[in-house]
Amino acid sequence: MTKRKIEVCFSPELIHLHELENKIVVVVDIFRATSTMITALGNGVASITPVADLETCRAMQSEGYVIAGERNGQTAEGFTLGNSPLAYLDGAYANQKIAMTTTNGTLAIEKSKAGSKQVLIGAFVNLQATAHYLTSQNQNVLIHCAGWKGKFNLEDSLYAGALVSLLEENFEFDCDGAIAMKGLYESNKSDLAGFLAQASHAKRLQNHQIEADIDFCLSLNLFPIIGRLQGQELVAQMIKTK
Ligand SMILES: O=C(O)[C@H](CS(=O)(=O)O)OP(=O)(O)O
Repeated sequence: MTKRKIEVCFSPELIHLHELENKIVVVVDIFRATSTMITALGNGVASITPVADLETCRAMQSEGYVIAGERNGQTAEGFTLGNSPLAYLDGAYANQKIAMTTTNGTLAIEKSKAGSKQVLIGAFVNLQATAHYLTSQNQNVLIHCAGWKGKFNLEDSLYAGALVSLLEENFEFDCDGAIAMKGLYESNKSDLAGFLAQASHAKRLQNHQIEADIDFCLSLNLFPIIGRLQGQELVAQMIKTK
């Protein structure tokens, strides 16, 4: 297999600067949307339909979906679930179809669809499985960080660095963002939680008293699955890494 290319986009506001055609786009929103989605899929939900706005998502309840809605870190009024990965543990929503809208993550997914070969969601909780899958595919990769309301954030960018670090043997990167984040990740990987405690998003979530979510979202390799978009739904695919 020839060496493929990997690059990083730091915000949905910058995605128009990147070519999506024929690439696998990995959307990452560590706090918390993609961490929550992988946890839900890893705990047996049938599918997750990401939805950009609250009203569309709310209306899907009458079609049999469990609706998850979050804005500014809080569960949206009238929604069954917010954006916590912990809500899905122990198969609490196994075999159910979820419709989900969040502040940053679901928008980044929406913006990754046009023209791309495939859209995956990534998180630290399935880092190894995603790296393994991407290594097996003969495709260029774009890591799309959801950021925060259009701005750069530390946790998604650090995940990008972690993924680049795992893929560097088989991928080449002439992208300054990928080089920078690989370096930042490798300097801080021994204490990711300590490093990310200073992240603005972690501080915002601490104000909502959801420290347990932050710790969970920084756990490594809990689920041997990838999350991939199939039509309008995110579904799980098991990955054998050995
Ligand atoms: O629920 C979250 O963690 C965030 C909320 S906010 O960005 O801190 O307002 O949403 P997400 O879409 O997961 O970034």
